[in-house]
Amino acid sequence: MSRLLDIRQTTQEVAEAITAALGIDVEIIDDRLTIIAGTGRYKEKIGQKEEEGNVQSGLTYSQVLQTGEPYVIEDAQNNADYAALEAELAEVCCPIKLSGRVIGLMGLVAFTEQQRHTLLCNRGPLLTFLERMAYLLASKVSETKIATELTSIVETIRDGILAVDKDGIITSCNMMAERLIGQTREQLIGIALSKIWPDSSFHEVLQSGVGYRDREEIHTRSPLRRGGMPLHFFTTVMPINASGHGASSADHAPIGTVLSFRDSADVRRMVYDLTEKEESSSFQEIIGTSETILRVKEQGQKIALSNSTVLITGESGTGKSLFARAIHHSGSRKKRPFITVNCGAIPDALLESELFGYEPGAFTGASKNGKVGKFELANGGTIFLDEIGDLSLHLQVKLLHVLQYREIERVGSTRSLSIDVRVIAATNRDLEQMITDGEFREDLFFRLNVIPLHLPSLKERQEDIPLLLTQALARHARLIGKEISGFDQETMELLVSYQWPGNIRELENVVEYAVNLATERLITVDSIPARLRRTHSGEKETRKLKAQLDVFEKQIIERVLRETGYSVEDKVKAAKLLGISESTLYRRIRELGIRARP
Ligand SMILES: Nc1ncnc2c1ncn2[C@@H]1O[C@H](COP(=O)(O)OP(=O)(O)OP(=O)(O)O)[C@@H](O)[C@H]1O
Repeated sequence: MSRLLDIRQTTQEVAEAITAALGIDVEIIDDRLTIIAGTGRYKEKIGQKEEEGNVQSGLTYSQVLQTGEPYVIEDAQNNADYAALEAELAEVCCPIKLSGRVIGLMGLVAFTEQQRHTLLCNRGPLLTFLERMAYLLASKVSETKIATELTSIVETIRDGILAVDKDGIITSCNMMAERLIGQTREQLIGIALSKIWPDSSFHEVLQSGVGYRDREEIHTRSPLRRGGMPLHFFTTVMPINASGHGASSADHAPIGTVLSFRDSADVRRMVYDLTEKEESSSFQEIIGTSETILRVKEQGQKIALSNSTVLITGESGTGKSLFARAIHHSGSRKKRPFITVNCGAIPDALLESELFGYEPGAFTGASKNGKVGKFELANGGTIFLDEIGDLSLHLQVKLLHVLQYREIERVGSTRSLSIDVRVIAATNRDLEQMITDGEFREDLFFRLNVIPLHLPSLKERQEDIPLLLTQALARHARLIGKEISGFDQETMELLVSYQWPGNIRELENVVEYAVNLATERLITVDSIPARLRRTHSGEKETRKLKAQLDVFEKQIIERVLRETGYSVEDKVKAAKLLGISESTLYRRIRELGIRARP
């Protein structure tokens, strides 16, 4: 779009001012030869292309647009280079330039001898006058362009922006401010900011001239709270000084302030996206086709649909974290944060502030900006409290409060913040035994155990081991870039019969180890950690000894039966001689395949 068109109104005013001063018709034309403004006989041609009205003049104007040089036609009717319209006697044309580029021109045309006289007698001062007018128009275009660009920047910014004058009255705002505050521009402009944000410190900046950045402001007293929830923003306030610079000046009080603010939930989401994001996971990734694991997966899928607290129990490495993530990512909160806190890995003294956050300067060494806790970060989503059995009794009380009242209190604060967080806790410890031993609060246990989910150990679902082994092998072989097709029979038997005290985590580690060591396409026992091989050969030895004892036992029973005979009474005697009960004798005869008759 032509730039002169943006300031059509001003252009017309300038044309009319020139005509009023000189009594000569004026046309103002943009760089596409469209008449933007005009007086006298040009007024009705506004909006038309110059070529349509005056081909010759159009061509001449085109030259001015190209060269940027003004020209004067003294005798239009007798100028060979200028085919004037019948009535044109003289013309002065001056370019309008912005940053060295011609964006249009002004043409003054004399149709009477008197007008021609005015044009030609004042040629010098007239051209200077026209150049000034052209400069004015160009400045206006430039201003309008900057203002339009600034407005669109301010409107597209993701922060709310408010400008406030020295009396604390809102003078302008952007679209985001309307959205975050929940009021329209018309409602906001003209009111005192302290009316809607009584808890803000912006007035300090008006007095001191010193701004502040990213300060957390919670407007508990704001009349615009939504559903009783305080407005919660991270706000930057900068002074506006008369010089137009934002920096403070000791000599002059600010003439106003600019506030930019962001919703705390957006800040939390951004921090989460940048730092905390966990890999997502779904129930499809949970491997296993045994009835046991299929039942637990089905249970997990149902749990995902609710918002209730879940307590996942199971031995170490059975997939408690995996299930917690799958529950979160299959539920309605999947687009919101999933925050994990390992209660066993953080010293008790730090865990409280990690979970609940702290106020600025709450304790020695605390950051002066305070800190947002994991519960706040998880707001709207899920918090996964792993190793919950390791939580100290002191923090158990605090967690119980959160679960009961759905609100948290930062360390060093007396203010409660409402939160909407789904809690999933997990432990491999026996919480009921811990309750008996006075190590875990019974009331907290009941609050956590709303939906219990127990994960089976690997030895309870031995039939899943081959599948887990094969999938882990494929993954690690791909990662390392080795071509390994499987396990040889002996190794597979060894791995399936192993007890896996560390469950799937141990299984994955063993496979990773084996893939690293393997030199053949099939994994052999040589690539299996020595402790597994030892356990296996120990089991083999045990089996050998048992077999020898069976042979020996069979020989003794057969000898005694040959001596006593095979009738019912004889077997009573034989049991007595052998020092075992009659039922044991009958069972061993059956198990060892001993002849029961002569
Ligand atoms: N059913 C499964 N299918 C595939 N991988 C699994 C399965 N269960 C667990 N895993 C994998 O085993 C490893 C251990 O799982 P996870 O950390 O979830 O166990 P955990 O019970 O939380 O352990 P801990 O009690 O020690 O914290 C992870 O790498 C996980 O991806």
